[in-house]
Amino acid sequence: MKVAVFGLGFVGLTTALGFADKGFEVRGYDTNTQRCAEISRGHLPFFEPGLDEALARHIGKTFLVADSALEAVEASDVCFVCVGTPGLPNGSADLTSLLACIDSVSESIPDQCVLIVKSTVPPGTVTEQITPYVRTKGLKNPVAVNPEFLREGMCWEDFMHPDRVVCGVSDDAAEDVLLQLYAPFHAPVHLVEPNTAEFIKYLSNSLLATMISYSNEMSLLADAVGSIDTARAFHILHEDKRLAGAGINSYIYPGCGYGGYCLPKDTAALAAVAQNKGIEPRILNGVISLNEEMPERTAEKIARAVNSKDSKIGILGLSFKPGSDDVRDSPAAKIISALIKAGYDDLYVYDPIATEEFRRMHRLPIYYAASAREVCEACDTVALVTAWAEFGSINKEFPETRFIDCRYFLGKA
Ligand SMILES: NC(=O)C1=CN([C@@H]2O[C@H](COP(=O)(O)OP(=O)(O)OC[C@H]3O[C@@H](n4cnc5c(N)ncnc54)[C@H](O)[C@@H]3O)[C@@H](O)[C@H]2O)C=CC1
Ligand SMILES: O=C(O)[C@H]1O[C@H](OP(=O)(O)OP(=O)(O)OC[C@H]2O[C@@H](n3ccc(=O)[nH]c3=O)[C@H](O)[C@@H]2O)[C@H](O)[C@@H](O)[C@@H]1O
Repeated sequence: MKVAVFGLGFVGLTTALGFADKGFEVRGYDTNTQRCAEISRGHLPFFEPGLDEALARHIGKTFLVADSALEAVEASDVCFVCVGTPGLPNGSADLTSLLACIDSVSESIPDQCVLIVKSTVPPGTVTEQITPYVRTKGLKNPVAVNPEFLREGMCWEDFMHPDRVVCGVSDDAAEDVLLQLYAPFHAPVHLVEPNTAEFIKYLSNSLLATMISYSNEMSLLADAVGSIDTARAFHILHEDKRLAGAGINSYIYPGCGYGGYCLPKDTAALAAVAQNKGIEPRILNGVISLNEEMPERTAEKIARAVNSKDSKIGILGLSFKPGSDDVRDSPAAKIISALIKAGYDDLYVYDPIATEEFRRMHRLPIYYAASAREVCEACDTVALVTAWAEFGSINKEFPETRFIDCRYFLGKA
């Protein structure tokens, strides 16, 4: 089976290499020509463990980067669309890239090729918008939706070992193709209506966001009461036998707000769907507004701990989470901006891998240190904003430094 993949970001490149690894012939295409050139040279455009080796194994063999949409899709049996679906100002998902992608294949897609939306799209999108759009182009191709559940930093591992595969299908052709594609992964494949598939994706991300906001609200409450060891309280909560050992526990834990490319935009998009359907999304609205407040609250907590506005403040961690160099919607950027706005502008920052990406995306007047040690040597107060394991015992190395543990993860000094 010949597979075309449109959009070679975290999801698209992983999907392309994952199917190549299972022996399918894959062609990828991205409108970002620089990204295509980099990938063709065997260079991964972002940090993602395991994906670099997969690229080295398959590039120029079972995986080729096409020079055009036409070259990618011609002769393909299935075409995955993995382009971005960012949030619009009203929270709804922006489908511009997705529709542009369909435009780009409409002249050349083979009649039998199954078009599969892997981008995250709100419930109702494929049935009410994508399929009708495809039909207005005069195309009769089957359309399906196959949401992706991988996490950044774990893209390869999550894609190659899925705990479940969800396929929203409304015809036999799409069903057959998806079953063949996923057979080598030996995971449960759920064939459901497209709306259900889309809904499952949002159930997942909105639940993660809800657990994080719940935990953050509890941490604010604990701070207000005082004399509460918040980290210890949550760890003891996790010992409840209904939670003990569950991976999900790490989301039932406070920090400085969820970030990244997906949780913020997906919660907002789901709330927008509810609003459009006349359902007041009371819980989601609370989850979102608390999350929007967290960076400001965190900056206030840091500011309260320092002596004066002239103090040098250290910030450890810039990526939205450890194990990733993605800085999209990273709480660090918002915390730093809030500190600068409040007049605390002597900031030393460090991240193990995200510094260059952060510098490129956020033009902030801050000093980029070469190590966590340099930050701790220069600053009296250091805030831990991203829970990189290497920061876990830094307080023991610098007993004189005041650490603000915004992720509740430092070992006791
Ligand atoms: N990043 C993640 O961890 C996950 C993302 N998703 C969803 O997958 C989708 C993609 O996300 P990412 O891979 O993170 O985005 P990304 O921003 O890393 O990659 C998207 C790529 O699509 C390309 N593109 C845009 N328009 C195009 C077009 N017309 N034709 C071909 N390429 C085009 C862009 O140049 C970019 O390289 C989104 O809907 C996201 O919500 C789902 C699960 C996990
Ligand atoms: O749709 C998506 O894009 C993806 O969104 C998240 O994946 P990702 O954004 O890579 O990152 P997570 O590891 O879930 O982190 C999201 C936020 O939760 C926070 N988080 C993460 C993990 C954790 O244990 N605890 C925790 O608070 C992170 O700091 C971050 O702000 C979901 O976990 C994936 O299942 C989903 O496919």
